[in-house]
Amino acid sequence: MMNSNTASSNNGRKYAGTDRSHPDKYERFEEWLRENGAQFEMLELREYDSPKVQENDEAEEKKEQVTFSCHEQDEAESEMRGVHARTHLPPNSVCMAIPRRCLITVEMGQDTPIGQAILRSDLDLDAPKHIFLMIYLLWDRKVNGVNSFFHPYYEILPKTLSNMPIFWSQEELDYLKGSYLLQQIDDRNEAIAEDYYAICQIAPLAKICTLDEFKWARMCVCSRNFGLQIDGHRTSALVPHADMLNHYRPRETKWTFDEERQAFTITTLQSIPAGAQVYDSYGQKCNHRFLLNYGFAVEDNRELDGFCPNEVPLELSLSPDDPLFSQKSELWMRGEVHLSKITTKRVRVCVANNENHRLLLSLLRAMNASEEELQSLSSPVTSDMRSLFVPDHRALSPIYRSVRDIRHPLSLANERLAMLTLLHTVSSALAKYPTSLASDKEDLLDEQRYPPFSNKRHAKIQVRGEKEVLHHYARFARAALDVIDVIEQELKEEQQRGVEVQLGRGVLSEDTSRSCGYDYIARKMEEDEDVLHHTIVRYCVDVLGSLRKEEMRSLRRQRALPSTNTASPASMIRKCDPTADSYC
Ligand SMILES: C[S@@+](CC[C@H](N)C(=O)[O-])C[C@H]1O[C@@H](n2cnc3c(N)ncnc32)[C@H](O)[C@@H]1O
Repeated sequence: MMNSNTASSNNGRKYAGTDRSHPDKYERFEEWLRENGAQFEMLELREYDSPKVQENDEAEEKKEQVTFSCHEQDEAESEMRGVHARTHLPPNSVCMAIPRRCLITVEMGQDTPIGQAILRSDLDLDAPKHIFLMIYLLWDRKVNGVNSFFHPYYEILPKTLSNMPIFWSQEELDYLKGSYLLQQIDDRNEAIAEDYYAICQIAPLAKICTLDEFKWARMCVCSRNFGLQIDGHRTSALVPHADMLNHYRPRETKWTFDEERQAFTITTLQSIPAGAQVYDSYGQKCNHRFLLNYGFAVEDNRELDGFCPNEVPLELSLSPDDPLFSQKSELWMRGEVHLSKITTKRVRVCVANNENHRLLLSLLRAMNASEEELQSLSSPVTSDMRSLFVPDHRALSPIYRSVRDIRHPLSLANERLAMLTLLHTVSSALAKYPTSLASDKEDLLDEQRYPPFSNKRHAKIQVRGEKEVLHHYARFARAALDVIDVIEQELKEEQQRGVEVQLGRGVLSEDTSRSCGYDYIARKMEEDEDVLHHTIVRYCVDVLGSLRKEEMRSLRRQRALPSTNTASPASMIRKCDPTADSYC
């Protein structure tokens, strides 16, 4: 128990003593919590070894610059801690309760002089949600130092956050070569600096922290805050001890602010054996968000149902020299604020994310549409085409709804061009990486060179995930192009059949079961579920199948018309530039 001589009391808060002879900072921290009514007797904090990767001098130098401590520099210490069960935890047990007085909330940051100045200003900050927690942390540490009520908490906060990519050395950033994350790291660094200098203009922020300390606070808050409802009011808070739980999915615990207890609580959702680590789920996220905001990437970022939330942004461009530029950009912007000069658009693609998947297809179709197709968008939709707009059972977000409602310039020829553009886009993205997906997978088997929890390993996991998504879309486009080839061959044969009929040479029977025919291929695709991802199968069967049906029907209608009809069925089969096939 803590020596009562070293504790003082204010507003019910018990202040921890600052006696440096006290055993260790973790004990001081736990005592402080207990003195203030926290309950966590079924849990214990553990410190793990830091990953050992050989780093060059430059990396070491960089890390020293960002070390942030409220007093003297401790020796290099592990920043990787976790919470373990002391005893067996049955399901539905409240294993942690942290009283309200131990929480740092947004409102506390707003009450500081700098918080007040920010509230009075009209600054448009990059992190408006986090800024007041950051300000409280920085202000309290500077102004109250070791006398702060929260001092025992500050002592256990990680000092360098050297796993956060914004603090990586150039050597570490090089592990991400080719990744879009590099741009996001630059953007994040820039946005933090902009916030810092903007606040410096309206308040004495420079008196309480340097830019590096401000960055440290941003990442500390970003990786440790909880979004809560307190007194019916949405807020964010830093919750000592609860922020020591590491991430794991599927979730094994849940947390809330319990109004009755006036405490933040963590409850088990399942039984957790004695000694096991107690995890919290930080949500279903793409690895780039885990890495950028928390400084780690999940090895196998896959949900129980097999869904993988990893995503990659694809950048598509419209040429301003395209004579159809304005109609196409109009299509791109449908359902959104109109921007007249839009030339590029980014869509985040994730394997089997239906919303972005449809958005991607709609952008690709608009990019490649012919004048006729763009004009035909005002004509009525046929029943077959209507089926292409039917949504699946997922809840629809507004963007998805707007994509679904948009009429697409749909034709087999346009699908071919869309798939060629897709293949070209993903091939260009893949070409930016210095290593292949196969070699990344092999590298990750080597735990000597890529030690668990090291920045080097996390970077590798991130780029591997990006390439997996890109390869999925390459497979998608290739499979679709193969199927389009088969359909176009069948349409040609159907057209030939029409010519034969008109010449009175009899009708060749249609053999739908032949091994290279569309029906056979579609059936095989549906049967061999594991060979191609279901989104690829659905596209080839539903979208391409409907287009095939529509174009076949149209050819037959043409055939039934009197011979004075001048519209050639062949005009429907607009072949694309054969040189573009080199992408395949
Ligand atoms: C809320 S804190 C958890 C406590 C933290 N381990 C500590 O020692 O202070 C979040 C940080 O823990 C680490 N972390 C959490 N889950 C992780 C995981 N699954 N793999 C690797 N690091 C993880 C990351 O550094 C992250 O920024």
